[in-house]
Amino acid sequence: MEHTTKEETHPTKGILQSEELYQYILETSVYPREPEPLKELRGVTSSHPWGFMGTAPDAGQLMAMLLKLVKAKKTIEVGVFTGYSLLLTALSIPDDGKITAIDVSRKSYEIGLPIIKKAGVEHKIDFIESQALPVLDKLLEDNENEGSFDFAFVDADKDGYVSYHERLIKLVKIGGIIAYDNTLWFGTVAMPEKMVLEELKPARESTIELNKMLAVDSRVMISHASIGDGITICMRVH
Ligand SMILES: C[S@@+](CC[C@H](N)C(=O)[O-])C[C@H]1O[C@@H](n2cnc3c(N)ncnc32)[C@H](O)[C@@H]1O
Repeated sequence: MEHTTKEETHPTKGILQSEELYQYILETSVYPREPEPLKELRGVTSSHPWGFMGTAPDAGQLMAMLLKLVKAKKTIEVGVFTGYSLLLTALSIPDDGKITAIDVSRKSYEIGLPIIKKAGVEHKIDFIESQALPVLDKLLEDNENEGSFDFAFVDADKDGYVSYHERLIKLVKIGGIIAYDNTLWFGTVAMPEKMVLEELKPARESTIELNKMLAVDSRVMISHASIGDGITICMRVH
């Protein structure tokens, strides 16, 4: 038998080998199952100048699965924008579930709000227009909130993630999930600094710092998933 090396017989690992493969995932597994209100919200967001900031629909599908797996009822969202991940969360939790959703600006949320209202899930959302850190600190002032949240999704200012983690680890219950978006930061975390666009450098530094910190944080189990722009899923273990 002809000898072949492992490299010759095994294709490179990793999901995103090509743009065509990504489109294949979206068209085969994601779009056909994407709820109508989310499709509509994605459509409205696509004409926004910052439309690329919306959570990727394939990452959203994973998030919806996680929300169901932990039977999430009480959640936190940091970084709402037009509300794709927020609406997805609202559609995934029970009717008496609650989302504390924080964003420094309400302007983009107003774009998605009519779709959220039409979907009949606005009553699950407590939108707070603020910097995230003081809100998380305020939540911690109430002892009842400690260890009471099932799920948190963080998709905001990258230089805030390390501080958010210290708060969220106390707010989320043992067995609960904290998911951080953009933990590959356009792939720049693995690029030599000199190749990185100037505008991406500050968040690249923060993301590298976060990734190193999470890698050694024994309070959580992690999975650094190469989906969307990278999502690090943390489960609090103690
Ligand atoms: C990438 S977008 C969020 C996208 C959203 N998850 C979605 O699915 O469309 C980031 C959002 O974080 C918000 N943001 C930035 N810094 C923040 C801060 N310090 N506190 C709260 N929100 C912040 C921005 O206003 C922006 O709407």
